Amino acid sequence: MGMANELEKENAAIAAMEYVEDGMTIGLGTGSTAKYFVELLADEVADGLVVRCIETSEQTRRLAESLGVPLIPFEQVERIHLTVDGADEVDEQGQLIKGGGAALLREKIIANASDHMVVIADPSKQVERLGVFPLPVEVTPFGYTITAKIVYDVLVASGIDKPRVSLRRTQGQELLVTDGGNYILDCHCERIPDAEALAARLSNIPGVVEHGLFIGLARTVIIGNENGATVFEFS
Ligand SMILES: O=C(CO)[C@H](O)[C@H](O)COP(=O)(O)O
Repeated sequence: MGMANELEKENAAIAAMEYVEDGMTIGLGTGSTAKYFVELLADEVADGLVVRCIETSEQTRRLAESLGVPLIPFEQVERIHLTVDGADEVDEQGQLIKGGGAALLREKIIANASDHMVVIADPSKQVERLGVFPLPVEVTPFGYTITAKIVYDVLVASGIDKPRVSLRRTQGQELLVTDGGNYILDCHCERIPDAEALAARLSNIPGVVEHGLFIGLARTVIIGNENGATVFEFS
């Protein structure tokens, strides 16, 4: 990841600030691109902008707290006007793969509960078809080996050629445990023929808590470049 890439991420976040209005409740995404947005928001808060935010991960909670961005407990949120988050892959229909940072469950709950989800990304995230980035599937620890086998069968039944399902580990090789206390299966697909159909099938498996396919959730996708950003709107 060079400097150019960082500039592209930052420019996407700058463009997302256009959607922020005084008085909003805002969902804060997770990851290195979303971090730029939280930092920009913090600058505006310091200058008097009034917003209330809800974080999609413990990592983002710590970041927001350290920068003085006001957070409110999710239980107190009645409406989320805007959520700005990154993505691991974005296709031409605005369908996403998310969860590279293991925060997909809270990210999806918050994106789904938001009036407007804005995705910010650099051009390396744009794909014609989803699937090169391994699809994260969050599963309950109980029965995860059986769930992994069923996930594999569902991938094959969904037209994925020779998928590989691996249990995510930390850099120290321990099993990764999500903020929700679950495990992540990374599904190496290479090519997902029908993301919407696969999403529905994965959601039907007992033991699957959530998966990283975000279908029909992103209304705006902002791709940063070195000079600015390109905005794509989806209905
Ligand atoms: O889905 C995510 C975390 O679960 C992130 O949005 C995704 O991994 C992109 O991260 P980055 O902006 O660092 O590339």
